[in-house]
Amino acid sequence: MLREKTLAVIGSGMMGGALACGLTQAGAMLPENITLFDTDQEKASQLAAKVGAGARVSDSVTNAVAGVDLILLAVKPAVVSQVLNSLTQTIQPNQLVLSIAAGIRLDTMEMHVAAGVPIVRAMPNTPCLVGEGATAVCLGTNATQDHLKIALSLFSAVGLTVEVTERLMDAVTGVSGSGPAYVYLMIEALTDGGVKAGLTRATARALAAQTVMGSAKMVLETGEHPMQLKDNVTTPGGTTIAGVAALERGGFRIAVIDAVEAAAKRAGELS
Ligand SMILES: NC(=O)C1=CN([C@@H]2O[C@H](COP(=O)(O)OP(=O)(O)OC[C@H]3O[C@@H](n4cnc5c(N)ncnc54)[C@H](O)[C@@H]3O)[C@@H](O)[C@H]2O)C=CC1
Ligand SMILES: O=C(O)[C@@H]1CCC=N1
Repeated sequence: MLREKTLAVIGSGMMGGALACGLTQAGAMLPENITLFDTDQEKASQLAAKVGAGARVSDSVTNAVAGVDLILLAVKPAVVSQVLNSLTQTIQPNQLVLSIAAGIRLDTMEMHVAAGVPIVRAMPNTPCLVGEGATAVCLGTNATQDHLKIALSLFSAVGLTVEVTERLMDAVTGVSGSGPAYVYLMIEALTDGGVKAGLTRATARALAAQTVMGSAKMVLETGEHPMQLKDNVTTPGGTTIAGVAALERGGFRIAVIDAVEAAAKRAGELS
């Protein structure tokens, strides 16, 4: 279904790039069905080369969007309204707008498009680039179950996808939208710990990243509670409980909870 669709990606930055490349790498979309636009044309051209042979670069946002099936807004939240305003006459109700902008509400976006234009708001994350993204979607006033199916098939091609009510989108942003950054801090810190204990940086980084991936897979595939999985690692009087106690002393869990809360709050402020 998705392979026949045409897509305009507005914004060729981190996330527009992760999605466009992730979708073609997964074989979910054809490069020749993807048109890229960025105010920085050089960036769009560089991305087109990564997306694959046949990916197009447009010289204007209007040309990029005219007549395509799907329009992905991957610009910073502060310019979403301005971009939609410039496209009010162009975007038609038979097209679907997908916005990934943090904090920008559906009702705000609906004010800038013509009557009847369907919008889906989504919060993906950068691991979409490698097919392991986590995305939440919610539907605007004019979006139907068919639009939901399209949005789910698009984001599911590059990872896990859930539907939530819009009031939970800021919470999603705090957990999975921003979450990769927290995990990278964890991987970097694990690596530094390994280096401090005598490993080469390359070996420590590989072990740290694989440990994070394997642990996440255990949570997703065994269905066991994370605390049970933690208990399975901690031998009485052993090494792990010594490490866990050090993390607790450092306020690890509350630091992560605070990070999610701060990011969710910031997402709310962006609207
Ligand atoms: N980076 C991330 O992990 C995630 C970002 N998002 C959302 O994705 C959106 C994009 O974020 P990033 O890719 O990180 O930003 P970015 O700064 O890497 O990319 C934004 C791109 O938009 C271009 N741009 C600026 N004004 C434009 C205009 N008027 N028309 C077309 N292109 C224009 C810029 O040149 C830039 O290449 C944001 O709204 C953000 O909230 C959502 C989930 C995760
Ligand atoms: O930091 C940001 O604002 C964006 C939204 C979610 C991840 N990155």
